[in-house]
Amino acid sequence: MRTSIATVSISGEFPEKLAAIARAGFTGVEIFENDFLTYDASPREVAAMARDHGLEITLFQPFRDFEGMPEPHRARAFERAERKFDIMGELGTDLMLICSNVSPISLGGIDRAADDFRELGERAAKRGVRVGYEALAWGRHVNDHRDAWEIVRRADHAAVGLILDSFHTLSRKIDPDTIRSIPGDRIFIVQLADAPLIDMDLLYWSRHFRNMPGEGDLPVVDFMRAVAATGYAGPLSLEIFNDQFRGGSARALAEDGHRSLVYVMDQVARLEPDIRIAVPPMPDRIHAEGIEFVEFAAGTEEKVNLEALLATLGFEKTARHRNRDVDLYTQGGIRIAINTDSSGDSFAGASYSVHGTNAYAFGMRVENAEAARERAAALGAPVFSEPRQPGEISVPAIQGVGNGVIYFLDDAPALSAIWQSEFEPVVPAAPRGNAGLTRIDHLAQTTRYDEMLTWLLFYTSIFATRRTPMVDVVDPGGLVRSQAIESLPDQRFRLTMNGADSRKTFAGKFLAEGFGTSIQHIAFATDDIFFTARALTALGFQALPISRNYYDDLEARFGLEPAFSDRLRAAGILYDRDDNGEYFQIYSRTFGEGFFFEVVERRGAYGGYGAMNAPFRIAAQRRLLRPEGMPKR
Ligand SMILES: O=C(O)c1ccc(O)c(O)c1
Ligand SMILES: [Mg+2]
Repeated sequence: MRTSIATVSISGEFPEKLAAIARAGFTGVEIFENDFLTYDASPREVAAMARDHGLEITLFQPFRDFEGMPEPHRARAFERAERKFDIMGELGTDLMLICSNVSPISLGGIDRAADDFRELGERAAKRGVRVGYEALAWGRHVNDHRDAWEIVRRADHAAVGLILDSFHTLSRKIDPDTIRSIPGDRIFIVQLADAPLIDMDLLYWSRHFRNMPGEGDLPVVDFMRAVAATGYAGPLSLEIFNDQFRGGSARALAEDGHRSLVYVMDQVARLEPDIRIAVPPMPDRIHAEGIEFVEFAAGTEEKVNLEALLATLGFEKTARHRNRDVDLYTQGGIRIAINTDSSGDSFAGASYSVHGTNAYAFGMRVENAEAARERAAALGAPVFSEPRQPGEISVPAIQGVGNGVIYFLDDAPALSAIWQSEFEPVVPAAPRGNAGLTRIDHLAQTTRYDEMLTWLLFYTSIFATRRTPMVDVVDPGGLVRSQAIESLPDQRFRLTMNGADSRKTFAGKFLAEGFGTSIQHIAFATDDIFFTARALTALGFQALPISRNYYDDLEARFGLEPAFSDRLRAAGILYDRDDNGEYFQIYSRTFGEGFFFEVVERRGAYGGYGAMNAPFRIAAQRRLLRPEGMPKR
């Protein structure tokens, strides 16, 4: 599979871009003319730099306002093209992109444009180069790939071909299946980009909001299926204009880009088995069946506090690791591990020294743990392992958000034995009764807003999941954007990603003070929130105090019976409802630098996460954060 990316797609100076592109695994690069005009190097030097990185220059672009010009502009356009052919010779690339004319003085007419291209094809062939024609979605006369193809067809010259760009086709809602009838060898290169669905001017949308395939809402897979069906076997090139990416990390963007191409092509290859593009084989998207455990790295003093908090949530210490300083706390189907191993060579110890006490790892239940690791690795996720002692089980794992670890567990005896073989049961001194918590409903991970797309792509490309629409959560310190990832078809795995822009928000503060640790809260499920609320009180649990205003508003919003809202208020329960069911939430107070637990009950098929309640939760958490001496309530 030949992969390429336009230099405009990522941040940095020219050398940094090329290094990041090569490092991420691309085989080629599109040179965007402006990128190298503003960089002080000759085309030959740029060619040498690309060669040094092992990168083929797949395309030189863009050449604007060529076809259908009246004289004398027409003659000048040909002269300009000849000058660009000189540069191409020095760059060592044989393909130039010509985008459809946007000039108000350009004359329409399919045959006029075809005649211009035939003549240009003649000139290009003499120079040993080729030209490809791309319909810009906002082109003056040509803004549809079908018209561009008709012009290329009528130009009827071997050095003139078509360039397809998913954004231009899909932004105009042109049926991508119209591509299927184009001969694959007449398509000179394919550019891919996705974008979030926003109703705005096409040019503005294209120049500022494109993102990597799989990060947006356009049917890029359908587009690419149609391209694959033509027999096209050339490079797949990303061309992403995005304001946020221009200031992002070149390395991370290049990695996301490469992952997005591999992910798209994996889907395409499964749906179009006859394609001529060689797609790396890997297991299909992994069904995430739930969260088997969460592990904290902790210092010995904080462990005491965390243990105490877990005890008020009804957890009992039930086992201890045979070789390591790891204790296991359980309730229902939930396992929480606390790792205080501070030896220099343990990852938990290293995580503690960087982030302080934090939930640095979780275990995901899957059908085949080895397949999960294999797919993740094929998509560029870092595989994780650490030295094991004799007799310890090596659990397949990768690293994800905030360098945290994701372990994969399945039912095969080799892995499922881990809790029995590595842990020694501990008999609780005096069993105190649990709180009815059954499983982990979801994890909430916090990240910087500009990393959100990275991590959404990470999860959705490796696992069979969907993204819910993004919601804005208003924090007095700024906006936090939140989006959930849910396993298909059954939502047994749920995770919310929260993107914080500012360290003044509660989430941003957690991120800053935890030096980038990601799991900010763990939500446990109960089947009976009122039973759980009573049990928690008996266990000495202190719920996050929620303002009276909240309950008054709730009553009005949903038309609740006063007796019912009184029950909610007395127990510190938050409430939400959608068309399919109801949602009940209890929050703990915060632990450390903004970590907390949540207990939820979903009734019926409620699908959300109580986003309406988040501002009230944040306000309550902030009140508790006020420095000593300030009024707390
Ligand atoms: O926005 C543009 O002008 C532009 C230029 C070249 C392209 O390939 C493209 O897709 C858009
Ligand atoms: Mg393009």
